[in-house]
Amino acid sequence: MAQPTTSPRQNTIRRPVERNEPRPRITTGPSGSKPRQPSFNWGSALDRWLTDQRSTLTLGVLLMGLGLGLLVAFVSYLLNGPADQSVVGAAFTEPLAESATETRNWVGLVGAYVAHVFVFRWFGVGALAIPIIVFLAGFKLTFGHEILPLGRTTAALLFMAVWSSLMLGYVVLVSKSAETASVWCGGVGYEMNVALYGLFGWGNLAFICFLLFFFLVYFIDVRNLKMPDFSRPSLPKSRTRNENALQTYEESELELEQDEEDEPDLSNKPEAEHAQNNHEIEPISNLADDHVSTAPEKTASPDVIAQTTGVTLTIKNREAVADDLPEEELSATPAPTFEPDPFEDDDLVAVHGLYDPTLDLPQYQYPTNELLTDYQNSRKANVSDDELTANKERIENTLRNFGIEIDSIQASIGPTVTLYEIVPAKGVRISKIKSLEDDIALSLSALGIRIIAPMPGMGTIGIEVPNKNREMVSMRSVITSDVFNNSKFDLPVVLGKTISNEIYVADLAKMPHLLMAGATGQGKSVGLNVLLTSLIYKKHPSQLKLVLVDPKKVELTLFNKLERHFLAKLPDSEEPIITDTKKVVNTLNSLCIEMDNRYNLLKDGGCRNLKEYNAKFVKRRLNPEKGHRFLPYIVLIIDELADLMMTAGKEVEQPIARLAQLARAIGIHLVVATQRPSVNVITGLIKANFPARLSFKVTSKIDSRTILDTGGAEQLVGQGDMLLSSNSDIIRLQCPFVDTNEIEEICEFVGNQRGYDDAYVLPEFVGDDGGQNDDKDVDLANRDPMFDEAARLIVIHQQGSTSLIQRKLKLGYNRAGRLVDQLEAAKIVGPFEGSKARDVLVLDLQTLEEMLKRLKGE
Ligand SMILES: Nc1ncnc2c1ncn2[C@@H]1O[C@H](COP(=O)(O)OP(=O)(O)OP(=O)(O)O)[C@@H](O)[C@H]1O
Repeated sequence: MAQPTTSPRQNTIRRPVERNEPRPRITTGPSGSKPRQPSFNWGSALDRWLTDQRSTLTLGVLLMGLGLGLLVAFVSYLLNGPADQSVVGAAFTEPLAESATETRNWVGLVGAYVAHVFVFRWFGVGALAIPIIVFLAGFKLTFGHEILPLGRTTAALLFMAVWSSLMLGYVVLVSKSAETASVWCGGVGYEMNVALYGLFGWGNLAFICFLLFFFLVYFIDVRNLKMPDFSRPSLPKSRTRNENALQTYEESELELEQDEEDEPDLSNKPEAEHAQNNHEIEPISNLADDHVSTAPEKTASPDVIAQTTGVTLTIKNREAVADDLPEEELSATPAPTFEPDPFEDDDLVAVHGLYDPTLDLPQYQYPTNELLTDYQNSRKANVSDDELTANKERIENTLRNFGIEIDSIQASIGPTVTLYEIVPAKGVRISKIKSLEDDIALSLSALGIRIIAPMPGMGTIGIEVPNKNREMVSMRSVITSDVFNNSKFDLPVVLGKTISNEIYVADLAKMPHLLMAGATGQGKSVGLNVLLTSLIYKKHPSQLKLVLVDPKKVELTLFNKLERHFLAKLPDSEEPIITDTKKVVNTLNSLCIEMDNRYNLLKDGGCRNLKEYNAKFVKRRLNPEKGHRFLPYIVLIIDELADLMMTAGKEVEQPIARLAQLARAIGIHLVVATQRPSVNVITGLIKANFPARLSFKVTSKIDSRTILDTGGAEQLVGQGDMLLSSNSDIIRLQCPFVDTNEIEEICEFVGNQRGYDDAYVLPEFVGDDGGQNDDKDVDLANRDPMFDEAARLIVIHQQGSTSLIQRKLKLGYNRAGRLVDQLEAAKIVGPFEGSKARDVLVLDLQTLEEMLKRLKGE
């Protein structure tokens, strides 16, 4: 593909590396573990039907009813056996109505017939196992949890059905009571004993007993039975209700794991494997990895699972981990304890296996690739050789006109722009080329020329020229890519394609927060949707919660459907997507409380960050009774910061800055977008705490400097063309495109599945006005005794602030707040206005004294 040139200076134009051009269309599941079917199939339709909450409820209730019906029929048959046997026998020769009236079975002729098959022909009394299994399965489908571990109970009951049939068959045979008692052992047990008796005689009994022994050895797994070890404290004998609940909870998890192994799973396999993969525990040293890389990542080391190794690693890497507890928290962090906690018992993992949070919603299916539109053939970057040569010559000529000689040019065609890399002749100053940026752009008569002088890490200068026909990077093409599928990042987000057509995946967890800017219509909303889609495709609802703030009230509404899967909200709020400024302030403060709570949990657990903490919880080394729980990542998305900063200023700025400063270690990550990257929106405080920044096209160089600390974003060409600044590197990327109807389909797919009962509830926060101002019912007849003094204070200072009252009158916050409410009701101060102090409506003391007299009725 190399383009030979005739230039005496051996200028060459080279075609881009083709490795990422149209990939073989093998679509893979989110985990990349198994190939997916490329188009609609009945299997997935059935899967979808089975995971629909309505279907599972219907099926569950049906199975429970069937189980009870069978149980009644079997018991009835065992009691009325001989009478019904003849009825069943005659049912095929005599009129049905007649047989039906004669049957003694409590579930009629059908009950008698089914019971006849299961009880008489097959397992005898052991057949009772069948209705119990059916009932348990129905219960699990209906209520989403188990009264008894389903997989193990099924295995045990089926074994007992066969074994009891054999054992009773033996007794019936040797006691020669087949005439009267064969209903108790069923046909299977009796016939097998007849066959075996001829071979082994009395040895039959030994064989049957050995079967039981064999089953118990494997079923109980005798390797886990240890002699009591008196050197370590054991769990207290009498268990509290909580402990019982905990035990049941763990058993049910263990059982669900068994289910996946034992039974054909309703959820499709790739996703199930995916869930498992998420629990591979990466060596802690991985935490210090660069947050952006498309290089193959390290895989989990099984060694880390070992409890002792885990502790060693934790300590060894104490200094190495960058995203840890801040210093002041650190000093308060107790060193990991080595005293055995009763809960820290190896046996818990040996017996119950690792804790798997995805079993909260075991049948959850990750969204499929088919939900995304296949734009494969629509738009491809198409840069002709003529265009390349023409641009190259123009660059050369322009530079020559300004007295700059070059040694060589190479071109790489990206999805949106082509990068011409220039090696200048010896002695040419780079700043000279940079200063000619506008002139070169003019001569190439294209918008969006960006000059990178020098190219980082190379002795060349880059000139990016937009392609006449640009490529649209579809969401589907990046979601199905190996880079994304095989990514082991904690919060992988696929941000687009680089200039060399490589798919760029970043780890939001390591960014650890992202500031996004872009003038209206340049692709910001699409960018946010891409980010959310990436996370939803990779994360199970138990591992990720989203807090969505949308002051514009339109952009994120589609995600409403994810309420019971991925969204988090304040306890009292109805809408999971936050649009009201006052609620935003409360939510941000609530997240600060969640952050503090999480720090406390981490300290208590002797862990330095969320990953360590969750790894420890997964290994069942943190006691849920002490408040420990699996902590999902929380991603806060704010769609328009400008609106919030205008209405609530500091009240929004401070919690955002606090979260951005401290929340990285405890798994809360912020993505904040704005149309107006001006300094009063992206303040120094916010900017300082957002090391990763992304800019779509902005309207001026000043805006570009505000967001990226350098120009360039004003030169972008729109439609998802963007610059990402992280670790002081700037990369140009083409954002993938995802349409609203694709988002709608994804949200519908997820939303229609069984979810949690409600959104993830954030801690309660009662703020400055605690939302009370809206509907407060202030009774001025019952004024606070300090009312007059507070009113005078406010009027003297002409400042309607709660903290003034608190300070000067030495009152608590709540009382001062109530006083301000009363002052508002008396029209002495105006209503709450975000960060601003309230207006004082009374201008002098004389007017105030008259008002106070009136209030007292004088
Ligand atoms: N990555 C992309 N690839 C192709 N086209 C895109 C891309 N992103 C955006 N566009 C086009 O640009 C249009 C505007 O994008 P978008 O709605 O994201 O802008 P915005 O910056 O959010 O605007 P606003 O701030 O007014 O909501 C889209 O409808 C789409 O046609």
